[in-house]
Amino acid sequence: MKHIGVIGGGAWGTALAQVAAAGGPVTLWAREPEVVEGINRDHVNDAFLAGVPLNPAIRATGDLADLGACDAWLVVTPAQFLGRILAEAPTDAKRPLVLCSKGIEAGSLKLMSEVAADAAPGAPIAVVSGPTFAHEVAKGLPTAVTLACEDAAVAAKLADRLAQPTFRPYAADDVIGAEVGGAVKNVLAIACGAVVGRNLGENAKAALIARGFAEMLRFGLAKGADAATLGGLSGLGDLVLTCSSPKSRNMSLGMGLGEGRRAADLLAERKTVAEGAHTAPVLLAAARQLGVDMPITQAVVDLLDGADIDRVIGELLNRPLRAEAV
Ligand SMILES: NC(=O)c1ccc[n+]([C@@H]2O[C@H](COP(=O)([O-])OP(=O)(O)OC[C@H]3O[C@@H](n4cnc5c(N)ncnc54)[C@H](O)[C@@H]3O)[C@@H](O)[C@H]2O)c1
Ligand SMILES: O=P(O)(O)OC[C@H](O)CO
Repeated sequence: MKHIGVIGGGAWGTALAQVAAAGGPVTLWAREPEVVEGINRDHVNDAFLAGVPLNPAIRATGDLADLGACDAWLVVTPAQFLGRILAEAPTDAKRPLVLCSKGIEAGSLKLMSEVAADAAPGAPIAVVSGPTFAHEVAKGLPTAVTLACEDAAVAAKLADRLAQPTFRPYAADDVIGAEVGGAVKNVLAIACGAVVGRNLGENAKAALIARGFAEMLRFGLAKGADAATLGGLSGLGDLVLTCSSPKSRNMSLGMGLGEGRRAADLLAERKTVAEGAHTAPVLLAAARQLGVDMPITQAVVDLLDGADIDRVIGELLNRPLRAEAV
């Protein structure tokens, strides 16, 4: 496994290209011609990853057909576009697709692995997910991720190809667990941001993270995930990161909501993706279908729909008392 294709030239696709380029050839597909030109000519992605010099060996293209000779593809589009872009990508049933987007598809309620299986029938599917702010990874600051694939040999080959001294993949076989963690933590980070933006204090933030993790567990277990995966890098690890810093697009969106600003205005100001805003209503619909109670997710959906912040907080705190068990 030598030549890596990266599908998506946002912050995370570019950061992953930087990681992969340290170990061999990389071709990155980006939607925006200016991103392709910036990477090829100046070795920067000013649109989505400003301030990080990129490895000059990364070759960018605007034509998905140029990724046809790659040995594996990292798929890093926003979750809602993954199916459409994969349908046009030169994938086949032999070479792995490594899904790096975090979300659930609207309408179908499918996880990214289910969307990818429809678009590329038979292709080995892996997931890379964990605490990974793109800027930090691209600058070579250390982190560790879950690399999940049902085929242990494929997971080991991918881990070998992507591992770097500051990027440490841990192999796993629980694809669903790795996906659920990444999708759900974005929604919980919006809730956490709202707590911070409303100045509700550190205790409230910690309580929200713990009860949010209970929601992640409930939903994940109902989807067939392993609890150990949800308690690992792609679940709890990423939840802690994303609820810790306004560098998170999801947490900063929540902070704006906590300050009483309208979701529509906050989202209109952004060029970058806050996946939790797209995932929240889809996650709630998927949870209802499974009969899983997700009050924090419900609160995020209400806030995104324009509900009054103090009313939403009051409703969350005044639900009937219950046992702590998941
Ligand atoms: N940025 C991070 O730190 C980070 C880390 C881990 C995972 N992720 C995940 O990676 C995925 C991509 O996020 P990102 O941060 O790289 O994106 P980004 O916010 O940096 O960039 C936005 C991306 O959306 C694409 N886009 C916009 N409109 C589109 C359309 N109509 N069709 C197709 N693509 C369109 C742009 O081309 C660009 O690649 C998300 O699921 C995100 O949750 C991001
Ligand atoms: O900036 P966010 O909230 O999209 O989070 C980025 C990554 O998912 C963190 O692992």
